[in-house]
Amino acid sequence: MTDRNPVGATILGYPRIGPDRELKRAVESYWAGTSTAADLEETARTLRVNTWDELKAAGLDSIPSNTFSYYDQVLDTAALVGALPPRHTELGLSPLDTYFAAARGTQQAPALEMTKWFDTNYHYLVPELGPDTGFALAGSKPIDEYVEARKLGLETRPVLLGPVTFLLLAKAHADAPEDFQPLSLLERLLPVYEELLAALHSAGAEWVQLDEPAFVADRSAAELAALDQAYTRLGGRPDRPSILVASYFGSLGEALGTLARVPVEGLALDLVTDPTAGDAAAAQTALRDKEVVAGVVDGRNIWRTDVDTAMTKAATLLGSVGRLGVSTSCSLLHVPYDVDRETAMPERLRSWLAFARQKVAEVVLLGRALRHGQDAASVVDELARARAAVADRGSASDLREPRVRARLDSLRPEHAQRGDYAKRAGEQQSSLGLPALPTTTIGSFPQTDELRRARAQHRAGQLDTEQYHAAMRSEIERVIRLQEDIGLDVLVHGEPERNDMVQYFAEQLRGFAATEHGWVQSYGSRCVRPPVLFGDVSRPEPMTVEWATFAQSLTDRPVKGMLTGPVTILAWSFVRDDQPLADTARQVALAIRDEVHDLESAGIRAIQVDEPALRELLPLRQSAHKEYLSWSVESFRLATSGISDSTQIHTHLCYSEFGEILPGIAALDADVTSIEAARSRMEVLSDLNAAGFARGVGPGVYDIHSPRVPDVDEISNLLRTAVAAVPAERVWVNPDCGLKTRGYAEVEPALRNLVSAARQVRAEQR
Ligand SMILES: CN1c2c(nc(N)[nH]c2=O)NC[C@@H]1CNc1ccc(C(=O)N[C@@H](CCC(=O)N[C@@H](CCC(=O)N[C@@H](CCC(=O)O)C(=O)O)C(=O)O)C(=O)O)cc1
Ligand SMILES: N[C@@H](CCS)C(=O)O
Ligand SMILES: [Zn+2]
Repeated sequence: MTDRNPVGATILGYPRIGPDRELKRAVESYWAGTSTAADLEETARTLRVNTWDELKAAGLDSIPSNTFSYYDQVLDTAALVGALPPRHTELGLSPLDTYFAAARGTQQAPALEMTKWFDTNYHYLVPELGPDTGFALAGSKPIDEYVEARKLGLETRPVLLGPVTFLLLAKAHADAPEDFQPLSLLERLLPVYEELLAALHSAGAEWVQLDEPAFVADRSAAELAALDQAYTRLGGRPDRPSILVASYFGSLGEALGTLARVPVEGLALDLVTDPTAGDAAAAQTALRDKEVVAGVVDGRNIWRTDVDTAMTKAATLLGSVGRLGVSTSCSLLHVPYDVDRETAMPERLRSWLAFARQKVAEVVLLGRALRHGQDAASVVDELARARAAVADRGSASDLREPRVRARLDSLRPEHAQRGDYAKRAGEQQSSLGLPALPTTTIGSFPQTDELRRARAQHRAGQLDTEQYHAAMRSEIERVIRLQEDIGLDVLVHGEPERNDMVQYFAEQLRGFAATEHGWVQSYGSRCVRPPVLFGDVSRPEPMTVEWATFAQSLTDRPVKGMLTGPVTILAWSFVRDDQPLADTARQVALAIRDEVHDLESAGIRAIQVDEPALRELLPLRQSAHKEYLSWSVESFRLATSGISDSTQIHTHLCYSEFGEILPGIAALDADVTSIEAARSRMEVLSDLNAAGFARGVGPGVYDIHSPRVPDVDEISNLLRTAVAAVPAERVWVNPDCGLKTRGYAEVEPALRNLVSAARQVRAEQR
């Protein structure tokens, strides 16, 4: 196996949703039946071609392909290796519709489970495998996209999810024996990868990138042996492209030795997340005849790269590895397209930032500087500009607010503690007077086109603030009346005024800046615009009190105040990197604490502080868990303490496997925790019990990611499972998550069924 060109300056992946979310619009229009598959394919093709053109013009040495996806790259892989569940493949649909059925579910066939992609805010679909799963090459997407680019005169490097990470991300399907491990299918899967590599080779591909990010987390000896086995076998084939194994989101630890030894030609390392990763690689003698691609430009944050630090990190590998390439630390999927479009942002702040397009330019610059020297005419001016921007940010004095700092310094442990739970529970029951198995929702009701349009018109000045507020009040009233009619016990105002549960708060907090075009894919066609947390955080004035008190004024039933917690605000923002995350978390916590206090003073008796990202920020390595859980739990408690025992604090968690943070969830000390559970069949309840959790819990009884309406029996059966695991007086009844992505046609019957099921099971408890 000989490789023809070095990888050189490259990136591990690029955004695919389109600079103006063209893919989102095309996919949603196809789903709605207002455009054809051919229209969708044409939009997709244009997006791919535009991306390749841009990357070529930027001067990368190696351009990735197969980074496009209609929905998700893990789902693409499951489809490619013929591993979609029979419940989707047997629907008799076209390949594209079968793919979307697995992603979104149908009334007959629930979707695949969706969960967090490592510690990011991207979500992938979890393949379901069992001992009966057979693999076969069932498509040609990577080959087609490689050929598509080649016809345009571009040699690209197809990117594939590696076979071992694919299996490690999969779960056992419902009928698999309890001890079934998807990794046991490796021998069956490898021939499909061999066939794929051979097909790419005969299509002309020189390099292929196989992503194995699962190995930046702690892995067992058996898993490391599987990695060895996979790449010894794939690397041993003569009819294949050169293989670049890519790792990202951390350092490889023990897997580094394995990947250095196996017969592949290149290894991509993240030198941003763990700055010592370069030294570890330099010590591997087996890397002396491989290309190491140094990920020195942060692929997940938006600050301009410190070029001197980046060059120093890359230089640690010079002389120790066969050839040196330079890259982003991970795919640029996690950052927006282009900071130059952010013309409404203060110019000085903008000059400190780099989005995907600017990061590609940084990689090209660093590649040239490493190749030709820092004084070369082709780089000297650009390096100077990069250094000046980083120095300017470092010297900006207005990022620190003395009042915020003084308040943090005055904090004592008692500021993060509430009274005894039994006393709190008694006072809350007197205040709220709820039945057993109380019903509630997670906060948002459908964000209709009308609401979004009203917000867009308000932004554009076509609707003044009073008119916009009147529209929101009328929506709140409608949602309150609907909930009363359905018979829910604890109501919500429905969050119509929120563009997003983080951005909405960031727009009102000091220390944050919003973007206009900074969309990042969160899952499928759904996107978010993470705000930029650049300076000390404080809350100039109440953010939600007006809406919550208006909603409460309409009804005698309790209305929950609805806030986003400090950890989630951090997780879903681009956060300053000039101080420890724990310090930033405390600042955000104090701002939320002020809001909790104001909601309570305004007569709101239950306040939910959502922390869906608590699991997301958990470090991938166990050794860092304790410290993370300590500051994250403390920041939640800081935000939710200092209030009366009779005020009921709720929290909400979703999108995750909670196993490793169960003790942390118990330590939050929330009175009620609503938690995603429908797709994983309530298993979380026994896990919570085992972790010593003994507070109110609302295991989600239906999956809101699917348009499917659950029937009463389905929900009541889940509730029976719940009350078997947890005393009925602690069980709450709610969906898995907020309803903002759904339509009323599904939400209303689903909630009516939820209330009927709760009443049924409530009656059985007497
Ligand atoms: C709970 N989740 C969230 C995560 N991260 C967040 N930051 N926020 C979350 O809620 N991570 C985990 C999960 C992921 N889930 C979701 C669920 C839903 C969405 C979603 O629906 N996103 C919307 C965009 C939301 C938004 O910002 N809306 C704005 C702007 C709306 C808009 O596009 N306006 C149009 C004009 C409209 C018109 O003229 O009619 C425009 O600007 O062009 C708003 O409501 O004002 C999405 O559409 O993808 C994301 C993550
Ligand atoms: N309160 C939010 C939580 C989503 S995780 C909502 O209901 O959309
Ligand atoms: Zn949620």
